[in-house]
Amino acid sequence: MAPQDRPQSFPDGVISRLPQTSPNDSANRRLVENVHPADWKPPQPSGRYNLVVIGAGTAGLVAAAGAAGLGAKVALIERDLMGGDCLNVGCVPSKGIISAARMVLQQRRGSEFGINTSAHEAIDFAAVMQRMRTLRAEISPNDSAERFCKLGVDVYFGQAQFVDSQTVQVDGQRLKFKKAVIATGARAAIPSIAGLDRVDYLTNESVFSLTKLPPRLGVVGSGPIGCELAQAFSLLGSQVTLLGRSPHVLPKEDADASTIVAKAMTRDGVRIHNGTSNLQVKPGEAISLTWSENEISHQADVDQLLFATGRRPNVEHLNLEAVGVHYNEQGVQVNDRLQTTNRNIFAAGDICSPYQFTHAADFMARAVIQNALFFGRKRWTDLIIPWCTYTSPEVAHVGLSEHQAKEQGRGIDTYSQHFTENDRAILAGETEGLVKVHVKKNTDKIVGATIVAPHAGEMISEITLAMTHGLGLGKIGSTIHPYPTQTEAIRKLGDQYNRTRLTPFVKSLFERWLTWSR
Ligand SMILES: Cc1cc2nc3c(=O)[nH]c(=O)nc-3n(C[C@H](O)[C@H](O)[C@H](O)COP(=O)(O)OP(=O)(O)OC[C@H]3O[C@@H](n4cnc5c(N)ncnc54)[C@H](O)[C@@H]3O)c2cc1C
Ligand SMILES: NC(=O)c1ccc[n+]([C@@H]2O[C@H](COP(=O)([O-])OP(=O)(O)OC[C@H]3O[C@@H](n4cnc5c(N)ncnc54)[C@H](O)[C@@H]3O)[C@@H](O)[C@H]2O)c1
Repeated sequence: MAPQDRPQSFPDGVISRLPQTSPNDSANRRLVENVHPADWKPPQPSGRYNLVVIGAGTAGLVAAAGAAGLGAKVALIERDLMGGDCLNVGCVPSKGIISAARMVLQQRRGSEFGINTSAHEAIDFAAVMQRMRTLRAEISPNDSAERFCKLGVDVYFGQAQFVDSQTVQVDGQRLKFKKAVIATGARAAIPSIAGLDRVDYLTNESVFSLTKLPPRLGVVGSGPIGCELAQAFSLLGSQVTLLGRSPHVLPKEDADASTIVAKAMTRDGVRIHNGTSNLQVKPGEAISLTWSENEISHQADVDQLLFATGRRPNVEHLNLEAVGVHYNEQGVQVNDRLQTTNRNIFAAGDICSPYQFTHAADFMARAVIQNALFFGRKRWTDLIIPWCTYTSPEVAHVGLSEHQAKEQGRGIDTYSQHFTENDRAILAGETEGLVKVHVKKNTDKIVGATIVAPHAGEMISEITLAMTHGLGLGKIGSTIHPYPTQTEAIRKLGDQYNRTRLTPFVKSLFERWLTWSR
């Protein structure tokens, strides 16, 4: 059921119609009590709000909490579950499952370290999912209606719709606003595929409700969702077939980085097919997939099929036409200050961003608070936004990639090191991976970096900090890092840069000085 078609209230005994709240266990009931309490009494709107926020995912929550904290009168409207994709059907449940999958990986490699364990037989998929649901419920008070109420935010549940440029309607109530924020996020985009209307398939909204491991899982799409979940399910025991359209997995990353990840995924059992086209599905006892690859026809039977083929913005039923807010397939159009084509209405997060990440939604929302309420001039395009895909190894990136630099004709010097040269990585058996940093040609100004490593997501922040605050690679080289750590690899790139400054002329000066002072 498309989100906009879902019922807004639930009959007795049903905690929610949302697929992500199945199964009806104590963890999911706790989650729903926090993020969509059945007995919620909405406030009676009185007077005009400084800010009405539509959508209580990361962008909406940050905008509402931040504005209320600064003294604004704020309303927050959510039609499904507060916390949005990240808490309910995105980052949180996926990383919960990935953590379990990494345990399997560690156990499988035990004998390399002289520790013999058996991995496969011991996997209890139902328990893995229950752990994830319990942890998700544990995290959910942060995003709860009660917490936001305590922060001074008026929380409403229901489908929000603009009436005019000063009014939003929700569940029969009309809220007046000075400024509004559209933070309605995105949902899974499903390509049109022959036979799909006759097959039950999974998306990120339903996959985290599984309680039984699909023996054979087909995953369509080899972006971050496809790769993270394909590898995790494979490690948990599914036979996974991954069908990607691009020539390599994680097409937004440089080919050398994604090649390392593809090799690890293959090692972990994922059958990767790149450059696929003409996918067709046929229902039956199993779901039959056929596709073309290098002009050859292929076939595989799977028990469940997961679509991870990108996102579609939630622009429907908001009545955006009535308020002159322009949108297209990519979402709501905004200027550099996150203002839509209606000057009183702003947008933040996945609904308007090419960077669909929780931390990007967070920082866009912070910019909106300044720009909408305090005449701020914060440009969201100035944000330096890193990201990390949580495969094993992880791939983290910030700024320009090599192929972007080439496309944009920007001269760069690249410094790189493989983890085969890093003592800590060697000792931990984690040598698959690399770190590369790009600097503006003939300078140490960092313009981008990619790290492939088990904890690349933790490591990239050193580079993001340097880029955000204008610290050059030379400065990283002169910063003491503890030995042995994997971040030392970044420091060594600083050394590499500093050595380039030792030109033959400078070296000859040093030699003359040393000879003279002997
Ligand atoms: C499987 C998966 C894994 C991910 N993993 C990561 C990760 O590890 N790290 C990371 O940074 N990002 C990750 N992401 C991306 C991240 O979840 C999103 O970028 C983030 O949730 C965007 O936040 P948002 O507030 O813009 O939108 P959302 O979280 O989508 O929130 C929008 C909210 O608006 C509500 N809404 C929509 N229309 C209306 C309406 N008309 N009225 C009222 N309410 C409405 C929706 O119900 C929803 O709750 C992942 C995404 C997925 C799907
Ligand atoms: N770790 C993270 O930060 C993280 C994790 C998961 C998701 N996300 C966010 O969620 C967004 C959505 O993730 P995603 O992986 O769905 O999107 P994506 O757009 O990054 O990747 C989708 C992939 O599916 C492919 N595809 C589309 N139609 C296809 C078809 N018919 N057959 C085969 N392949 C097809 C596309 O070519 C593309 O490579 C990401 O852009 C990312 O911003 C982030």
